[in-house]
Amino acid sequence: MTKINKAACVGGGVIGGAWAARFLLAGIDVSMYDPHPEATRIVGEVLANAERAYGMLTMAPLPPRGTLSFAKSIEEAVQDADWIQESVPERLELKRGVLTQIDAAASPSALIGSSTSGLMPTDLQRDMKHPERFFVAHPYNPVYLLPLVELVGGQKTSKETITKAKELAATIGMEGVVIAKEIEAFVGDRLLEALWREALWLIQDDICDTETLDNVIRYSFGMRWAQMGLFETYRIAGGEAGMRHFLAQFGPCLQWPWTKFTDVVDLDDALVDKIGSQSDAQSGAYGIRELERIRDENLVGIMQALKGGNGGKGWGAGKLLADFESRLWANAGKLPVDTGAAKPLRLLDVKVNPSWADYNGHMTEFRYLQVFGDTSDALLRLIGVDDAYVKDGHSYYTVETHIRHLGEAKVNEALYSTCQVLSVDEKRIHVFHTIHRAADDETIATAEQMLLHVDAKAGKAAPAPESVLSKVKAIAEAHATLPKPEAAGRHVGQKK
Ligand SMILES: NC(=O)C1=CN([C@@H]2O[C@H](COP(=O)(O)OP(=O)(O)OC[C@H]3O[C@@H](n4cnc5c(N)ncnc54)[C@H](O)[C@@H]3O)[C@@H](O)[C@H]2O)C=CC1
Ligand SMILES: C[N+](C)(C)CC(=O)CC(=O)[O-]
Repeated sequence: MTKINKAACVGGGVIGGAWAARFLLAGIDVSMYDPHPEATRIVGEVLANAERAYGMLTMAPLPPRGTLSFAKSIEEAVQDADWIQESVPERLELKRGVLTQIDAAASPSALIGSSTSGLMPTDLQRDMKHPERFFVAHPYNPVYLLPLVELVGGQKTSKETITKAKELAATIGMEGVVIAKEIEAFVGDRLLEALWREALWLIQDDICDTETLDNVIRYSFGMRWAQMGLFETYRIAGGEAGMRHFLAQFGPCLQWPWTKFTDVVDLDDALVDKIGSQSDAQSGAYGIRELERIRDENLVGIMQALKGGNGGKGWGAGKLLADFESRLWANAGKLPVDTGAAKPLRLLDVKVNPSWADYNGHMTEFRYLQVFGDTSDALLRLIGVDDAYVKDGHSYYTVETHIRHLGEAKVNEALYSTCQVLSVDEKRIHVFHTIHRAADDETIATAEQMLLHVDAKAGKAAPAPESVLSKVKAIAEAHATLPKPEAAGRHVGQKK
């Protein structure tokens, strides 16, 4: 099994719903079982937010969305599933019961993961007949965006199961980090628990309120952690002498009373009320789904920024995003466009990402060029200039662009772009692109571009091979019957 063909989600709350969204958006059919009377609505809302987030996250071609079905029982849900993800409430006896049912009904080759945040896999797999295929697959909220899944085997888990889980996680854009030994709460929640305990004390002792505490995190080390974690960050904090100096300088502080987290705060009614009220004052103006959307926009922005990190090679979660996109491009089927039709080719569908807006509140100008550039890339892939072609040392470079801005593109608006091939010769392709607003087909912008075929190694123009030329010439011939766009050949300042 090199990919997941069908997934089953048992439990469809915050985590199960978001697992389902990740599978579905990776093109995998999902069968869901959750006895909650409103499971369909809840999962539907999570999926809607996930689709919105993916619309902003990537322009790589996502596969057609998988089909979501709701089963009437665990047995029905897990039929034929090759990855089954349990995400029921965090209670050992409940999870054991559910896992026993899954175990009895699942296909022998299915992998069975649990989303547990802290229960030991050995305890969870105790009553299973085939415990070797069971493991903890601990994700982070929102599962559809955050790419980490901690993979933890119990005493009876086979090595092959963990290896397979890691391989399959990569196919849905996740990094499966294998935890060497099982402990309660694994690695991530150990760290979060320490911070959480300390935070509760700081509120209990009136050192700060919830908003101040969150500001301390998000304006400082939260941003550092998102891109370098703890050790790499502290290595830099040690100056030129690095980690050893950092340890020498700040090691002694560990003996000072800088922490209270070994004591457990008493979450009595007064403290719950205090935290609840402060949290309402801080965030109560937003609904949960609204907060989710804000969180998702921010995460998407961070991941996209990290994709450009390390001189464009990608860094951390941004590198994973770049790898995931490479897979999507590699697996992309041919665009469903009729290249022989006498009409401009519809090559790209996008949504205006909130981070694309300028101070006027609409899509900023360089994003138009990005959309036009991506439209040209889509044309190139259509004629065989794909990843392999470029790696082989040849490509088309854009040598001239003229953009006209004719309408506003507002945040979250759906757009699509079309391409009319004006002319072709052995080295050049002359194109006329148009961005339309999807809601009413209104023209938002046009771009005329000249693309030049190059021998990238030699660094100079070179004739394209017949395999490419024949395809683009066929498009150009079909487009020759179209009227030449009125704006083709215009220059800046020219009267209409
Ligand atoms: N919420 C979070 O931030 C995270 C939670 N987790 C873990 O994910 C698991 C689920 O947590 P949440 O989604 O937050 O809880 P939740 O309460 O949002 O969802 C649990 C769902 O399980 C359903 N359920 C209850 N009994 C069931 C049964 N017998 N069969 C099928 N479904 C059943 C409920 O109706 C509910 O929809 C827990 O193990 C939790 O520790 C993991 C990472 C993060
Ligand atoms: C609060 N929590 C322990 C359920 C959190 C997690 O398990 C991971 C996360 O998303 O923070």
